[in-house]
Amino acid sequence: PRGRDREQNKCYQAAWEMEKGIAAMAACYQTFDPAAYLQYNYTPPRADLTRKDSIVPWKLACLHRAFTEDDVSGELLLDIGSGPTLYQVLSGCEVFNKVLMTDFLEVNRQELRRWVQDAGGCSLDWTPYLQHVCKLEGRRYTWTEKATRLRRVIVDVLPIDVHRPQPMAPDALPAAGADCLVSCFCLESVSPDLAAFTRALGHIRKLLKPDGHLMLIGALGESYYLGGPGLKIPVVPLNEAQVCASLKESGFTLIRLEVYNLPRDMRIGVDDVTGVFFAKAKKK
Ligand SMILES: Nc1ncnc2c1ncn2[C@@H]1O[C@@H](CSCCNC[C@@H]2Cc3ccc([N+](=O)[O-])cc3CN2)[C@@H](O)[C@H]1O
Repeated sequence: PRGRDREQNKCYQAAWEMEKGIAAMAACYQTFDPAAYLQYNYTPPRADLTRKDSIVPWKLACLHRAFTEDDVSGELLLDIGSGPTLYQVLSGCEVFNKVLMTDFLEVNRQELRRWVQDAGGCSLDWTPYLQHVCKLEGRRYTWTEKATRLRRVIVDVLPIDVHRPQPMAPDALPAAGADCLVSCFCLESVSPDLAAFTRALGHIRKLLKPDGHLMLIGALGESYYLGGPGLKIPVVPLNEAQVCASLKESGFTLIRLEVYNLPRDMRIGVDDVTGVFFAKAKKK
């Protein structure tokens, strides 16, 4: 019996450590500053749309290509951990006629709602992003037409917690799940360790219909980032092999992995990212 108690105790200890790590991450996010975060990552040099080797144009090109391939189709695109950003759905909004944005924090959901409701007071002007994606799409319509479409197709901005086996409210999605998932820079920066990252992938996989696609962007080699002035948020550092292994282990088939290595002048002290990955994967 003692052996069994020791086993149960070890299992309990592991569960307790996991919960503690997740709670610690949630505590870090209580003072997340959307405006500062946008300033750090979504203005030049990282978002210099005139520079081919800037990070944001690379991300927008990956998303444009992935969403315009003919294996991607359906009704509902779900963005996991949207944060206060919109760039990640600028291509997808032309393929799906419903987009659901989600985030853990009300401050981020409010930031997104302000843009959707065109109520003014947004922390960042997304015009250059809209114009850039219109160019990628062959200027079939003006950026204002794209903005109008995006405001129409974003049907809601909902709470999410990727550490819960059921990350969203039960009635948030159709029974079959979303037709496609997109998630950018979220999982690795909300997970205390690699196991939690992989588990979170398994949780969001359940929100996706069978054969649906996951477009996943994330940071490589990142151990922290600034979520606001002086707010260092820990990140689980990933390499390409770990990303591929976690996708496989959590029930995805990898279709393509692309990697961007940060040039020196993109390392501006807001994090210690060495690279960015883009993965297009399919629910097995
Ligand atoms: N439990 C949770 N479930 C879901 N979402 C959650 C949860 N907890 C927090 N969140 C939510 O997830 C968060 C998403 S923002 C996370 C920032 N990721 C790291 C940052 C991003 C970035 C951007 C651009 C570039 N670059 O090179 O161009 C590099 C980097 C690397 N640094 C935040 O919205 C939070 O509110």
